[in-house]
Amino acid sequence: MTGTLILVRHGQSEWNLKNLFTGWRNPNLTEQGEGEARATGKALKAAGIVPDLYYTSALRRAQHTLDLMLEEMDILNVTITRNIALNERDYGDLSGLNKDDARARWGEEQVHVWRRSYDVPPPGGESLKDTAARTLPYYEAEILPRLQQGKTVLIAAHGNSLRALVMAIEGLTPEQILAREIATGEPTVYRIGPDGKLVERVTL
Ligand SMILES: O=C(O)[C@@H](CO)OP(=O)(O)O
Repeated sequence: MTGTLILVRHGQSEWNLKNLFTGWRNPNLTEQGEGEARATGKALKAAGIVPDLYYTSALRRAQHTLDLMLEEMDILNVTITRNIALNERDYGDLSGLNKDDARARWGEEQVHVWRRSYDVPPPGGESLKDTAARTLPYYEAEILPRLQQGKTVLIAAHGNSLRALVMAIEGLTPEQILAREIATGEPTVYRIGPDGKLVERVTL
């Protein structure tokens, strides 16, 4: 029996729209972002997916995304596990800065390195490697055993915490994962075998 894992990036946030580094800050979803979350909920419902377990981060935009999805899926009686391990990469001193202003100040290349290198952290913040170092142990301890038992698990989280998971699940190199952009509201669905390994990626 295979387990099913659904990864969803939160819908567009106010700071995605304003092009600001967000990290652990707490902007709300935009109207578009709420629509994306609802559309994802509808798509899961249409695909007949009813998760057994629900996980999200300790940040508002991911929690709100999950709430809106549940509303569309007509799922009312659930326990939601919220954990800081699933939070976005902490952007440190860049948090709240406009990405174009940062490029003007530090140069295109340096900002790209902070955003999309594997192990160079932005000042005061986390690299993707640092993010993976908290996200993966949590996944392996709390979520993977449930998938191995054949459960269906929904995770609503963030661009970079999901990158860390996708990298491990698909066995990608740092170069490959950094080239992968996960769109807001986009679901990624995997079947995971009893041995914890990826069986297939499913398109809804
Ligand atoms: O600002 C952020 O927290 C993230 C996700 O929106 O940005 P980036 O894509 O630059 O890693």
